[in-house]
Amino acid sequence: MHRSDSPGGTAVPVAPDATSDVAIEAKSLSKRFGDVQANDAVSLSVQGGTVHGIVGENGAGKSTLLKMLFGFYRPDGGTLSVRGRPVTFHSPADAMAVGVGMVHQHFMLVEPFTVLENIILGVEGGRRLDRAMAAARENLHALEQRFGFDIPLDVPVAGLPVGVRQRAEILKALYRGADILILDEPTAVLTPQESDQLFALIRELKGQGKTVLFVTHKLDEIMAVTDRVTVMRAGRVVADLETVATSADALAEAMVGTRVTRAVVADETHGGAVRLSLENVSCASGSARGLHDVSFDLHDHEVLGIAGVAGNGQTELLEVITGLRAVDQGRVLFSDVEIAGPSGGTDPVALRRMGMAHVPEDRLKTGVVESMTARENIILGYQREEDVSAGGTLLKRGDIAAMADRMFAAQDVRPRNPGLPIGAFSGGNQQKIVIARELARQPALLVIGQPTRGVDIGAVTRIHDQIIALRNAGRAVLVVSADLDELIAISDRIAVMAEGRITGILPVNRAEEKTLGLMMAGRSMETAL
Ligand SMILES: Nc1ncnc2c1ncn2[C@@H]1O[C@H](COP(=O)(O)OP(=O)(O)OP(=O)(O)O)[C@@H](O)[C@H]1O
Repeated sequence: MHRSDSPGGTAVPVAPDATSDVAIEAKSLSKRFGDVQANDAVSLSVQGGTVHGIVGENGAGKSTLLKMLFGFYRPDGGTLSVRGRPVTFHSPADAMAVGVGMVHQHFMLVEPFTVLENIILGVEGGRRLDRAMAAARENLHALEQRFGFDIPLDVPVAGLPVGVRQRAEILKALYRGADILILDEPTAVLTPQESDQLFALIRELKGQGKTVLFVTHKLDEIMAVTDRVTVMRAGRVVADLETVATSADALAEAMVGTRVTRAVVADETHGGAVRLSLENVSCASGSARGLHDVSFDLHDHEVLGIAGVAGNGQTELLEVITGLRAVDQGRVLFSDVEIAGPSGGTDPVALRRMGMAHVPEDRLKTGVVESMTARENIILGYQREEDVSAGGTLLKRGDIAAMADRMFAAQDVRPRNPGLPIGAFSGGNQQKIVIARELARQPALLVIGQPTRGVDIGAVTRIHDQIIALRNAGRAVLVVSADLDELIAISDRIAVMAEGRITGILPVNRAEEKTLGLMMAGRSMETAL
């Protein structure tokens, strides 16, 4: 059998019985960045036609391993083989040439181009473009039929939801002949529904002999779709198990070395004075839905969770509250002061001064400046405050360094070196740094989007503990999350959004997942309960 879905690259023979073969094997791979041994003699063997999961704490070395398997990084030592043949990858093109494809955490698609243009980009060969396009379209339709895809090929990528973009990336890898598909935290950016669709596709790929290797922090996902799982800790493989022979609890323990337990529970106090109030707020939002007539109060000593399928107004809600988006109708009050209304609003710097902290949903876009060090990033937005600068101009470098050391210890950021550029930290560790910055000043109101996206279970517990501790200290917290389990774990009340409106607000003891799911689909609270 030969790969038939490769458009032009070298056809690589696939072993007749793919399920009994090792698709990709790493032996003793090592990779060091400065002082950090990101991978230390890592060995991994992935059977053909199986789904293999990789789990581990933030910074354990998972992304580094995947990037070596895909030719993005050259290992310092160790060997790699694909279907039993030794390979040395000098670039991702070498990996693709032997049927290894990868979908990164941050998609690599060119936004103004259509899906079709993105897919053929770089592989058109010497043919005339119109013929290449027509041939590609035919090939893609065949692939779509075979694997049950349904992607609009002629729509610019910029207008597509995240889940569809991800499927476009997978289709692109398949079109380029991938037999072994590597996915780096594929569900981190997906809604629960999109994750289910992805798992259906992964099962389909496996059913047709493809091999899938993926990283996740969600152990339920490992239990649901993988055949085998490898656990990494501090750059090494600490366990390699058949999924049926393990459990989510056992994996959690293997990852962190000790059992993960919650330290902080919400006290019995229910709410205090109104800290934040939205009164009939509406705003338009380009092609997105915007907000329609949104009203609620958030009290001191309360965590209000906002649930909803991504794209139903949650992002606009965060922006309106934090001074990043104008309000067309209605008004927003913070500590009894009007901070947004049709006649204008308070800017984010002034809001910080008033005691509002903001952890944005997309930390890379708006939470950090990648080229700056972690130490510089922890004063971003606060650089004129007295504790970090004299007279708002001269930075107090010694105090900032001490503050950074304290924050790194409190959040267990690894590596423990605030002098590194923020881009040198793994995704989960970047999130810990942003959260440390925003919590450092004990804000009166914390507004936080996707608090634990991409962070490992140890850090999830720590972040949840900190949110509840802030609430127990009498502060108000607004949390937007795509993860219902998370909202149920930390909220006092949960508001559900659908199509830019609030469909209902429930106390957490009445907020069952099924009820929330129905309300997220637009059902009113009365009919959903
Ligand atoms: N380009 C780089 N430069 C410097 N250090 C790096 C670089 N890439 C990774 N590291 C370091 O190597 C270690 C492993 O990082 P890696 O991204 O592989 O972890 P991870 O397990 O994927 O983490 P996460 O779950 O948070 O994404 C970390 O300590 C990280 O700071």
